Amino acid sequence: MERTRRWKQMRRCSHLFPWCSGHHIRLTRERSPVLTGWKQSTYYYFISFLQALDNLPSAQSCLPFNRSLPACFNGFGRDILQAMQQQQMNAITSFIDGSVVYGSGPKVNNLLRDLCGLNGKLTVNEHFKDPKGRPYLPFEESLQSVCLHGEENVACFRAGDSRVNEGLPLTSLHLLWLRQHNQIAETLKHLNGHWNAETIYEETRKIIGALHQIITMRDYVPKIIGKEFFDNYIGPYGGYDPTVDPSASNVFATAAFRFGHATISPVVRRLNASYQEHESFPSLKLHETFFSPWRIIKEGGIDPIVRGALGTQAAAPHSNKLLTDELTERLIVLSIPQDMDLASLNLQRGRDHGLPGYNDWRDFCGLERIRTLEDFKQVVSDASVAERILQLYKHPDNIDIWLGGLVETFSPGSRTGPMFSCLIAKQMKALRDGDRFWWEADGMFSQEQRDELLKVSLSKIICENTDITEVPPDAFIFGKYPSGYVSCNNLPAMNLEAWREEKSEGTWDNVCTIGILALYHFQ
Ligand code: HEM
Repeated sequence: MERTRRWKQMRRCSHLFPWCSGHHIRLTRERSPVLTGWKQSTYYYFISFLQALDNLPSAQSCLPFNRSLPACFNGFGRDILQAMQQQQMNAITSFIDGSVVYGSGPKVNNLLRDLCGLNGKLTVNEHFKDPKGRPYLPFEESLQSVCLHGEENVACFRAGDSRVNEGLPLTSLHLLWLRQHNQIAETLKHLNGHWNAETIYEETRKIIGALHQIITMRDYVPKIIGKEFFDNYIGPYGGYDPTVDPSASNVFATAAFRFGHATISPVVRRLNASYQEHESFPSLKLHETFFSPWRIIKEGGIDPIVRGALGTQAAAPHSNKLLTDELTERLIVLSIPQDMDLASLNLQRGRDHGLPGYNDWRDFCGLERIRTLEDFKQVVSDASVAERILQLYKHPDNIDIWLGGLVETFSPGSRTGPMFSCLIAKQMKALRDGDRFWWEADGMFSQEQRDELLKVSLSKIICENTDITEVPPDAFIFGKYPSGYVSCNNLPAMNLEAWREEKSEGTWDNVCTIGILALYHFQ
């Protein structure tokens, strides 16, 4: 296996990183997943640093690997064992709150907002618009852009998440949400002429956050983990629970949610209005879409890409090829000047973070440990894959969690095996129940507003922000055009009248005047 060869090379290279000894990984592996896998605080600062191996003689035989920056050692004197453990940090919030649109902190947020327009909108691209005059994402103002057009560096798009330029479908989703924000902000301004820019922005952001939560939890997660797991592990909403830790668990980010890498197709299809291969902009190999935002501007906007995403089935992992070669042979990662291998990165990231092995996580989820090849064959759909993995790892306890989870047979009606379903479900429940701004939490929205929010679907958002006129009613269910496709006009839309607010005494203007009078009074 190419992947295994690569991974072994990574290990051989590890003497180049004095802080990356196998010792640390062995130490943490002996600990319980409960202690090492689930983190304590809400925000971590995850920064990776570049290990440029290119200038070393052995560069050709190595894949560069940026270790996740360890958190500072600050627990000395309290819990020495905890403090001795290397932990990683995140750069972004774990909450499902639309931060991909707005950023996870004030610095990015201020860059994204249109603060001059006084209209509560997000800033848009000043140089280009799509063929129908719809806006594009603004450009990053960086002198050293990582986006390429041939050999030439070109501008990258800016959004709330720095990965926005990784691939064209991802960039298109970012753009859909930007347009949706600006559209809602415009309607709210019209409905509530007395609202100032800040109120319009915050109310719009609150709506966009709620829509992210609804689409993720109602439309997406049940299809990934299956209805049974959803009902058993997540269940109906029971209100905000302040005892729940909503931070992203290490195992979720480093392994379980990376199940998605096996759903990526080697081709990004671009389709015309009849959902056929686009005459002018043919489909692209996946690697041709990495960090290539110029293709959106120069090659027909996002509509062909969005149609391609709707009209193409997600890849299903094949036992002999879990990930497409486009990801294992042609991956581009920020600032690394060579083709990368996502499978190797995932395996090595799990070790970098000291994740316990596959069997420990099965234990954690209440699933039987794998003790023999026969046990393993029971949970893996292809017996020969089970054999090859055990030959390679020698003992079931050694199997890396990402690989073990990926080869498990899917649970009924799901896209993941039982262990990944369990880990994803636990994380999603924590993100919902531990979020005091969850859209269904007390005081967040009126009943009338909730009813309107529930009408929205990803398909409708696509309809409202592109020139696409026919869509599958549920964007997460594949349908071969025209079977099952509906006209955009037939999909329900949110009516923002529910946000109309009568101007009353004590509105912003009055409060301002009162504040100024009070200041005079006390001088
Ligand atoms: C073309 C599509 C994709 C590409 C090129 C891609 C690429 C990457 C890369 C390069 C990393 C960092 C690897 C490392 O150094 O550890 C990563 C991380 C990750 N990916 Fe993907 N990915 C794609 C799609 C997906 C999908 C569809 C999902 C889930 C549904 C997903 C989930 C994740 C997660 C959870 C992480 C870890 C993020 C973190 O810890 O902050 N990815 N991906």
